[in-house]
Amino acid sequence: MEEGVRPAPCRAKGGAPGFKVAVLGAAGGIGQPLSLLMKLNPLVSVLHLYDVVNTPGVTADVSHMDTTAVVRGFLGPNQLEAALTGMDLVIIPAGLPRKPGMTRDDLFNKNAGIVRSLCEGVAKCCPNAIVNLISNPVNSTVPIAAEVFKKAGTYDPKRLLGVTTLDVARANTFVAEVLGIDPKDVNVPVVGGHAGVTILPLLSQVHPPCSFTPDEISYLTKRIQNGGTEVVEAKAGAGSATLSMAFAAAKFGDACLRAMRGDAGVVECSYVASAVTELPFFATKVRLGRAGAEEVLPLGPLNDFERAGLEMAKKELMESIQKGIDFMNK
Ligand SMILES: NC(=O)C1=CN([C@@H]2O[C@H](COP(=O)(O)OP(=O)(O)OC[C@H]3O[C@@H](n4cnc5c(N)ncnc54)[C@H](O)[C@@H]3O)[C@@H](O)[C@H]2O)C=CC1
Ligand SMILES: O=C([O-])CC(=O)C(=O)O
Repeated sequence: MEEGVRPAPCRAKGGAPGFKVAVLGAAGGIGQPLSLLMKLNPLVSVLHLYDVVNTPGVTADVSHMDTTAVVRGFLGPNQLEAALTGMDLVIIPAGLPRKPGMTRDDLFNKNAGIVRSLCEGVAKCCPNAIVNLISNPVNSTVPIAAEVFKKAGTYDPKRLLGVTTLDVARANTFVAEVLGIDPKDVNVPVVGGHAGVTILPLLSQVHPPCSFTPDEISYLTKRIQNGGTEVVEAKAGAGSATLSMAFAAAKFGDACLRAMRGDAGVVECSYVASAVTELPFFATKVRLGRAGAEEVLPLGPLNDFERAGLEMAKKELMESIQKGIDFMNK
């Protein structure tokens, strides 16, 4: 018979310097590879993995990687508070993914309640943590989280960030393919929100500066806006983007940690409380600092095509934001 795991007779080790990070939804399609990537991050000293299923297995597995972060697992609502206490950064990919034929908004009824209860835990146990919210529909879940924090008296708009990094990753990939260059050399700002027409790539502001034909603009805009649906359809019922999303979330989480450490010039697109438009939440480039989204950067000059796209995006976004706020105030 195999021997069970006994506590190691280990010598006390001083706490490694670094940040304490929790992943909520750590056993999921995004959560597992994201946990692996955060365990690889040298800025992480403690990694808490929380889910309502399967965290013991994921934790045992990830904890055998010989990198610095100490990994601990937490299972079910009774362990949520322990999972969150003392955390500096909380990354939330908990919730249902889409199946073919669904919109992100179709996830609202299931995921709104999940995000609310997890954010209530954050407000109680680590009110100063920076939150990276991935659960869809992001256009509504970020307003829900803001309302939870307002009710708890802990709301700081700088610390609540909706993760739209995958839109930027896709935009960089597809633009690089058209231009025939390496995606790592491309930076496409993607603004608005994270669903359909609210995903607005600013192809007039691509770095390095370049121009596109009308056909290229039409192809790229549609492909970037439909990137999530492209994966949902290819997976044919087995879920939505998980690996590219884990990569994007790890990249965004790393940017937050570098900024929290004090690095200057960390700029990423994110869906945050914003005065850039008349809407209360909007994704643009933000400058990250020790306190989170320290500066929300302006849209920059838009061309006629982008201005028309912005109007469409704002109309849909307003409804999604209001739906989130109403959910918390019914
Ligand atoms: N922001 C973005 O760009 C993207 C967002 N997403 C969204 O991320 C979410 C997760 O996607 P997947 O990982 O593929 O789904 P999944 O179903 O594979 O994993 C979700 C995990 O959340 C857990 N969970 C459910 N309720 C929970 C609760 N109350 N507390 C903690 N954990 C809970 C489940 O047990 C599961 O392990 C979905 O809502 C999806 O739409 C997905 C891709 C991109
Ligand atoms: O499309 C989905 O449902 C998941 C998602 O948000 C994305 O891949 O961008």
